[in-house]
This record gives sequence, C-alpha cells and structure tokens, in this order.
Amino acid sequence: MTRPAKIGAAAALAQLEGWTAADGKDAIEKTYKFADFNAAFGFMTRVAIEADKRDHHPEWFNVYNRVEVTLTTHDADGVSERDVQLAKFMDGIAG
Ligand SMILES: C[C@H](O)[C@H](O)[C@H]1CNC2=NC(N)=NC(=O)C2=N1
Repeated sequence: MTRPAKIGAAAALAQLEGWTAADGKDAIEKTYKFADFNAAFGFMTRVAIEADKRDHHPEWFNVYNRVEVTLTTHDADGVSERDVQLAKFMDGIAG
C-alpha cells in the first residue's frame, strides 16, 4: 500500500457532516448515539470488520449507547483520504 497523503482535518471536514476537528492533533471526531448498547456494539462490530479489511482502524470509546470516534492516519501524521472514506462508511451504517 502506498503511503497516504495528509490532507488535514479542515479538508476532511469539508466533505463530511457532523464531524469536528480534534484538539491538539490533526484528527477528526464524532460521537454517535444509538438506541442501546446492542445497537452501539452492532455498529462497532460492522465498522471493525470493514476497518480491518482496509487496514485502517478507528480510535474509539464506548459507554452503553454512545460511541466516540477519532480518526487520523499515523503514516500521514494527520488526516488522510482514508479517514474520510472510513468516516463516510461509518455515517452510512449509523442509521
Ligand atoms: C501497522 C499497521 O498496518 C498500521 O499501523 C496501520 C493500521 N491501521 C491504521 N489505522 C489508522 N487509523 N491509521 C493508520 O495510520 C493505520 N495504520
């Protein structure tokens, strides 16, 4: 796989809805809320399988029905198009 280019949080946010820039590092964040833990963990499971296929993984934190996600690309030292694509996948299945 080729090394991804850094596009930066601002360029990523221009292509997304409901995401914000992280404090202190070049990353994008979103908090998803689901009906209950089952729905939240179902979302995480679907994302986990897709993320592993892409070899591009989220930083995330879950309590009950809430999933806080941070996306960045270590190889790019910031946000890349891979983060935009994973964010769009997450938004597409979050319902
Ligand atoms: C060694 C491993 O393939 C790399 O660390 C991959 C894995 N998953 C990754 N996920 C994310 N979000 N960013 C990366 O730079 C990244 N790099």
